[in-house]
Amino acid sequence: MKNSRNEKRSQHPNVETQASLKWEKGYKNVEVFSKEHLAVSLAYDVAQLSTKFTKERGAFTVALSGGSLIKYLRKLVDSPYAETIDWSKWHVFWVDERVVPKDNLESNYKLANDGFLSKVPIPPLNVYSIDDSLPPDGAADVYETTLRRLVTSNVIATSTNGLPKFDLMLLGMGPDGHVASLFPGHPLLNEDQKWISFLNDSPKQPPERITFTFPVINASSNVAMVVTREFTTSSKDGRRGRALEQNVPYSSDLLALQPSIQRSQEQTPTSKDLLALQPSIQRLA
Ligand SMILES: O=C1O[C@H](COP(=O)(O)O)[C@@H](O)[C@H](O)[C@H]1O
Repeated sequence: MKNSRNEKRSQHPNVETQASLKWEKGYKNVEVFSKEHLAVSLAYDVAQLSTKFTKERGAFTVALSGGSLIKYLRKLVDSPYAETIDWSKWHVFWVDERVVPKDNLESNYKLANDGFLSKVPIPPLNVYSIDDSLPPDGAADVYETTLRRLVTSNVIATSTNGLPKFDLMLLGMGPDGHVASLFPGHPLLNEDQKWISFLNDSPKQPPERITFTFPVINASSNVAMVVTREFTTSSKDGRRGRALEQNVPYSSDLLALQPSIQRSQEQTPTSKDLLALQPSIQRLA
């Protein structure tokens, strides 16, 4: 069955060519969808990337967020993608994880497993969840060691500056503007040595988490930032004026960015771009 995005595309003779060029040439784009169309479009784009990287590299490395993102992956587990994607080539990671047992309702692994991973035949050994028996610092170290091993064995590609280069990173954005577990104003925003860091003081529960750092997020080949929510900051509290003075997009600007930004290395946003998407951040860029 064709999805509505494909139906729309089929009305335009060159559109499939354009769609594949999109991933070849690299671009940075904002697309706005209804929530239903977002799931359809996201599945289409993820499937395209899966095909491209599986063909080029023999592997497809995807880093997932938790939160609302997972429900927008729902079309990927349906026909035609359930049958056409080569799931055996997928390697799945988490851009951030709450340091809780894997069966805890707060676990990003549990969320992804229940809503997505358990429904597709990705080899269990290709699913890299955290060691939930360790405290945050240990879990972060072990996760970074795992990434380093996979970079060495070329399962994960490497950027020119030696960072892991994930084929696709799927980011959400919290109500305060956080991405991964990088929260506005938190010192971890400045971490530029570690690939994976940890925090014990997340403003959002639970407090103990590990997270990819900005250099790793920015090194990835493609990022889809899936933003579908309202933000807690509002024009009533006067922050909009301050945000505009600082050239920082505010919540209403972010709403206009719904829901996906895709890009590749040729137009790589820097951490400054991502920081600019965090509405209430107080930081000298
Ligand atoms: O705590 C987290 O929140 C963000 C955003 O989640 P959402 O439910 O507001 O979309 C998520 O991206 C992150 O992975 C998660 O740990």
